[in-house]
Amino acid sequence: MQDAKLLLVDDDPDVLLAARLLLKRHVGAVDIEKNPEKLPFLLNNNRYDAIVLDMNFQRDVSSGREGFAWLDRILDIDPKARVVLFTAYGDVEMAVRAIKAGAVDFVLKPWQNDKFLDTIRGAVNGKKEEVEEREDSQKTTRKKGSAGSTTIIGSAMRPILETVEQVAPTDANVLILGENGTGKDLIARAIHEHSNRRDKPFVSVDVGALTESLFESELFGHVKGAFTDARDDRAGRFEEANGGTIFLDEIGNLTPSQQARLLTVLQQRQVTRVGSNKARALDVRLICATNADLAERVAERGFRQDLLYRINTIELHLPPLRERPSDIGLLADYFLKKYAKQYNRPVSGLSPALLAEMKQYRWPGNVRELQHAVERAVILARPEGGSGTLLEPANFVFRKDGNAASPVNETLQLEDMERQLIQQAMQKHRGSITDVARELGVSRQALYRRLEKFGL
Ligand SMILES: Nc1ncnc2c1ncn2[C@@H]1O[C@H](COP(=O)(O)OP(=O)(O)OP(=O)(O)O)[C@@H](O)[C@H]1O
Repeated sequence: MQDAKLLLVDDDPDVLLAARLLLKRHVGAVDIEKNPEKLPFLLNNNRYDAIVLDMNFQRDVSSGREGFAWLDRILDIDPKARVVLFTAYGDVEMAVRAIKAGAVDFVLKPWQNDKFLDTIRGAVNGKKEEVEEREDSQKTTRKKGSAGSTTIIGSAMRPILETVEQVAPTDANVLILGENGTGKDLIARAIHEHSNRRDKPFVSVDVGALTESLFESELFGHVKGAFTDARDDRAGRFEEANGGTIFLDEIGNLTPSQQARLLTVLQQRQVTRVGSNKARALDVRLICATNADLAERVAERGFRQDLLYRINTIELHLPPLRERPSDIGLLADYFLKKYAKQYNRPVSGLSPALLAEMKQYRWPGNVRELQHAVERAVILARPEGGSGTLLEPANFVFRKDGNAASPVNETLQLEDMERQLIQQAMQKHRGSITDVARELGVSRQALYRRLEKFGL
């Protein structure tokens, strides 16, 4: 590292001095700066191989907000800058967020000298590799990857993908059912990409999140003056999707009047903007998704049967991850490679012990939870002896707060476990039925029934 140049930014002069003392023995030049306001000037007048930036400046002691703002600023000035963050308070969550925001690594204060040096070495070497890569790529024309196409992993997904390929070219309405995080959005996009509409818009709307008053204008548009905030004519999401596909997510959450409005539009195949009386013809492929049991909702009269029949010409059921244990290893491996590359971490695989634990875990958040857990473990993994590291159970936090499922305890009966899960989620979300239902991947009605059953 003797030819490298570093910049250290921290408002604590003692930290700056101690870090400089350590680094000067190994690095060619070390600049120090107390005031982050000087960053733009320093970056415009120097070429640094790495910048070590504190996350917690005195004005805003522990939230790291100021550190994130400076990180953004540095990356605006030099998108290739290699920023290593100092994070204190043992806050690894902040470190994970920082790396997602574009830092290359982090050092926890108080630091251990050898780890600090390793981190700086990694950052500086990464910079060199990047420069070499850039020079190489100037000599050769880079091959374009199949950008934008969705990768769907898992042997249990194969029959679903076969159906996707069969139904995609037809204009049949598709209803995708599955718990949160099972891949409904991914499958909806895959249907669109395999359809003849692939060059036309794919418009995704979380209808469950639309308030009663926004629902109509968002979906069907409005004309100027239709209501107080309607300052201009605006097309709705259906019109935006014309010629292509509209994906209505969380369809199970629609109120009766929203269901009625939607049904009319689907029956007539035309929309009328709020405040207008001119109907516009629609040519839209409809895909809907929900984590609710719609048949059950129909039986309870919470969802219109005629609307269900209109949207479920083809029904796809995505199984929860715990019911496809063979996919857990495949998905974990896929995300591990993806994030190891993205964050430049020398992680080569999962240890057999970790894989066994992962297969026991219930994954209430399904693939999304697995993806985030692997991403976090990769970011936090520390190389052992420089070679590729295997992730171990110790690297893995299933749910940091421990409120959701912990790995399955075989002695627990299924019902006990269900009760425990619901109790934990209720505590975590302070009794919010919507949030708990979402986390556990059940409809609100199903959650109410279980609360009653368990006397919670
Ligand atoms: N089979 C799979 N292969 C690769 N990635 C997957 C797979 N299934 C899901 N994912 C990833 O998991 C995450 C969650 O998937 P997605 O958003 O499609 O789930 P969802 O069922 O629509 O969730 P929600 O009900 O919360 O809207 C996404 O990042 C998606 O890319």
